Amino acid sequence: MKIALLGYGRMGQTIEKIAISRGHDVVLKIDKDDNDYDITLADVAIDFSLPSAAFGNITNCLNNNVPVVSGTTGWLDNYDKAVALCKEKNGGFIYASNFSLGVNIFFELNKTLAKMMSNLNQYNVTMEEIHHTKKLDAPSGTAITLAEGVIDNNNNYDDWKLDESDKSTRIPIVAKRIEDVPGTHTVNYESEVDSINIEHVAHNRQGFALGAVVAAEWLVGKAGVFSMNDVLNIG
Ligand SMILES: NC(=O)C1=CN([C@@H]2O[C@H](COP(=O)(O)OP(=O)(O)OC[C@H]3O[C@@H](n4cnc5c(N)ncnc54)[C@H](OP(=O)(O)O)[C@@H]3O)[C@@H](O)[C@H]2O)C=CC1
Ligand SMILES: O=C(O)C1=N[C@H](C(=O)O)C[C@H](O)C1
Repeated sequence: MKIALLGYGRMGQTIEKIAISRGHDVVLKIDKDDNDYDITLADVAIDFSLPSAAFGNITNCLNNNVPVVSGTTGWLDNYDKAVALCKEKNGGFIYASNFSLGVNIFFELNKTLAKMMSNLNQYNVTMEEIHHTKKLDAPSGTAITLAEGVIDNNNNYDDWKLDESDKSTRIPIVAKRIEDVPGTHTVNYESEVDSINIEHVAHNRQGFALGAVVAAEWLVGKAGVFSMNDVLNIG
């Protein structure tokens, strides 16, 4: 498969190694200053760029009939427009806030726990995410997906908020930035008598990168807007 990497930073470079090890060719490596390139050289594009760049990259792919996998976080105000364009062009598109197998299992565990806690008002949920100091967005896309998983499955919550919550129905998410941490997410249920925590700790970026390449392999030849649950057949 010929792959275009839209964003050749920490993730783009990790994805390149995994893509080559799986027999693919990386035909384009695009960064900020690379404005003039032919995306149709690729069978599929993988976008791990910047919140400000992702929507333009995705639009360019869909307008040129190149299926696109995006892992960039912090651009979701434009997600519905990307979905509409994908449908109009009969293209292929997958966004995931987290492509690792472990986090996608963790997302399902979080939803199940949220359902179990729905009638147990003595527990209050909070979330914490820890990432490296270069991360541009907060809270992380993964923390937002976890919060949405609780909101959709637990009657006690209807929104989330970064830092302190001003309302008992809004899940507080604390975002910490510590040198070199690839990504740690914790969901905590606290009562007067005990605590229940579930946690996912990424040891490096390889799980994210492998998931993105697997998603790209799966997407080629398909039309529609998909999620990692479709790729992994879970959920
Ligand atoms: N969904 C998931 O599983 C994961 C998602 N992420 C997300 O992926 C994104 C990238 O993360 P990471 O690799 O760590 O970030 P980096 O900052 O290391 O890489 C981003 C790259 O994008 C480049 N870039 C800037 N503008 C454009 C543009 N218009 N088109 C293409 N590339 C551009 C930057 O180039 P330059 O340096 O020249 O500006 C940089 O090389 C983030 O949003 C992060 O949250 C990260 C890990 C996993
Ligand atoms: O920026 C990162 O590094 C990561 N971003 C994603 C997010 O915002 O959830 C996924 C992962 O946690 C690493």
